This record gives sequence, structure tokens and C-alpha cells, in this order.
Amino acid sequence: GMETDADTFYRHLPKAELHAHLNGSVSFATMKKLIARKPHLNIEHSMTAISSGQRRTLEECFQMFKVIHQLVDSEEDILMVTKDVVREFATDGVKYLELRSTPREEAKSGLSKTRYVETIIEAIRQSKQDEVDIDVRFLVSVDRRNGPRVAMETVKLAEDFMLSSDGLVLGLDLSGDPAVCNGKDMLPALQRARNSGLKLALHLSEVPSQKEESEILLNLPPDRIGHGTFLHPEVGGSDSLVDKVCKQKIPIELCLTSNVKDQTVPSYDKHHFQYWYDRGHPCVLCTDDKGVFCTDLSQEYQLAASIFALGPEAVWDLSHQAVQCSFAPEPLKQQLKRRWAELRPQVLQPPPLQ
Ligand SMILES: CNc1ncnc2c1ncn2[C@@H]1O[C@H](COP(=O)(O)O)[C@@H](O)[C@H]1O
Ligand SMILES: [Zn+2]
Repeated sequence: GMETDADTFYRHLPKAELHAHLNGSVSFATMKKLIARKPHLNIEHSMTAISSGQRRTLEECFQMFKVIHQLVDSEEDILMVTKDVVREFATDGVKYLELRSTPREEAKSGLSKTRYVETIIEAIRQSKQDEVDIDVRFLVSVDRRNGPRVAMETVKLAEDFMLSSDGLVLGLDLSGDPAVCNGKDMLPALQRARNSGLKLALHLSEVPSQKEESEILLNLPPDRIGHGTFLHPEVGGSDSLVDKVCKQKIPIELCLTSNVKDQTVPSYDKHHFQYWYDRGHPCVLCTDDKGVFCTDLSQEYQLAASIFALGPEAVWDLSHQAVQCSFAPEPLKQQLKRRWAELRPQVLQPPPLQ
């Protein structure tokens, strides 16, 4: 449809995306190219994305990732997908992106976990060379489904890349189906990651009844929390969990459309953004899986503003705060903050039309 002034404001607003899973971020255009490469799989776009107004269960979402993984299973695919995703975030006005992905080995295409990460790093470098206007860093994901042994291997892989990637690999993400595997078993791997200087972004309390696990993981503590949907007492969490998060000022990555479409939150206006934002807690709006949930970061900011009645200044402060919550080293944070300051007058007080 037509772009309104509001659309323009949110697209021009400089943004930092801190919670984006690579294979969940594949756009419709890229999906078409992948499906054309592998017609024998008989995959249709409706099997990899939840269009507007539709909902699925979290379980169904994890089925979708399996389908997408069939389509993205070679070095060539990963290179294309990463470059496309980076370019799309840049087009949406994202100036800083922390991309995350689970290293996978694929016997069929001869892909190893090391090559998987190397290929993503190569795609990030190529995007920089092509002068795509965005700084990209990478977090290595641990899929809880694969258990503690693989988690430890993944941490070692992440450590190696942290030291050899010129600062592109900054941290570790714990994700995957929360119904599978107790996060407590991941503790040794996560502790090791933390001790070696990897930043930790952990999916926490994405579903109810993970109180005990969240208590334990919050003691690490993580550097950021993904979702945290069921941490507060009103939804079955506890004061003790909220206290831990608040006292340690652990930023929370909030993904509105993701949570509504996968039905962990009943509706946009009931989203826990409100709870944390009202307490002045650091909140970061993110997309989670822009491909699967058919959204982009501009849309997430626009939704939050309209549902929680945020004015332009408040929206600006949110996007500015996201830089502070990032894992970027201090000089890059300062550079990004200067960028934000330069763009501010154009975005908040656009010059009058000629
Ligand atoms: C919707 N809520 C969510 N909760 C937990 N984990 C999620 C997720 N969305 C995505 N992932 C994690 O990211 C993987 C896909 O990207 P990569 O292959 O790693 O790039 C999924 O398989 C899952 O492990
Ligand atoms: Zn996620």
C-alpha cells in the first residue's frame, strides 16, 4: 500500500535490532529463490510464514523452522540468506544488527558447523564491502533441543570465533523449543561462555512454568533476556524473579508480533512491554523472526507506539536505548550514538517541504 508520514517516520528512525534469528528472518523474496532452488521439496511459502491475522502455536512455529532448515542447507544458501537479511534490515533503517544463528552440520551438502559460522561471517564482510549501511555482529545460538553436550561444543566454537573474527562474534544465545530440555543442564556451558568473555542473551520464561529454570539462569546473570514473558507475578512468575531482573538492570528483548502470532501473549494490548516499560526498565523492541512472523522492526516500533501511546520523543528514546543495551564494544557504541545524534533533527523535526 501507500506509505504514510507515520511509515516514513518509523523507517527513517535509526534502529538497533538485537534479537533476530537468521533462519526465522528469511523474507518472502528470498524464500522464493530458495524454493526455486529445491522444487523437489514441495515447500510452499505458507509452510514457512504466518501471514497477517493468522496465529499458530509455538510448537507449530518450531515445525516451520524445520521446513526452513530444509531449504537453507548449504554454504551457498547461507551466504545468500545472510546477505539478503542484512540488506533488508538496512533498508528498514536498522543501523546496527546483532544476528544470531544455530551452527548446523548437513551431511548432504558437506556443511560443517565451522563452515556454517565462517559463511555467515563472510556474508557480513561482503555486505560491509558492498557498503550496505549497517553494522552487523553475530551471536552463536545454542538450541536447547540438542542438550548440554552440544551446548558445550557450541560454546567452544563460539570462543574460537570470538578470538578469530575481528570482533564480529560477540556472544551466545540460548534458544530453541522451551518445552525441550531443562535450561539448568545448560549451566556449565553458559558459565564457561560467560567466563571466556562471551556476552549472554538467553530466552527466558517464554512459556509459563519455567520459574525454577529462570531463577537459576538469572544468577549467571545473563547480559540480556529474550522475551521474559512469564517473569512477573501477574502471569504466574514471581516478585523474586522481577527483583533479580530489576536489581541487575538486565535489558529485555521484546518481540510483540512474535509473541502474539505464536500465542504466548493473548493480544498486543496485553503484551508485557507495558509492565516493564512502566517500571522504567530497559526494554528493546525486536523482531525475533521477521520472515516467519511477517514483520519488520519499523512495524514493531509503530505497533508499540500506537498500542502503548508513545510519542515521537519516547519512540526515539527507545531506539537510542537499544544501542546502549547492545553488546557492541564501547567505541562502536559511541560511534552509533553520534550517528543517532546526527539523524535526530531529520527524524524528529523534518525540514518543511519545498
Ligand atoms: C518464536 N520463538 C522462539 N523461541 C525460541 N527459539 C526460537 C524462536 N524463534 C526462533 N528460534 C530459534 O532459532 C532457530 C531458527 O534460526 P537459526 O536456524 O538459528 O538461524 C530455531 O530453530 C530456534 O532454535
Ligand atoms: Zn527468539
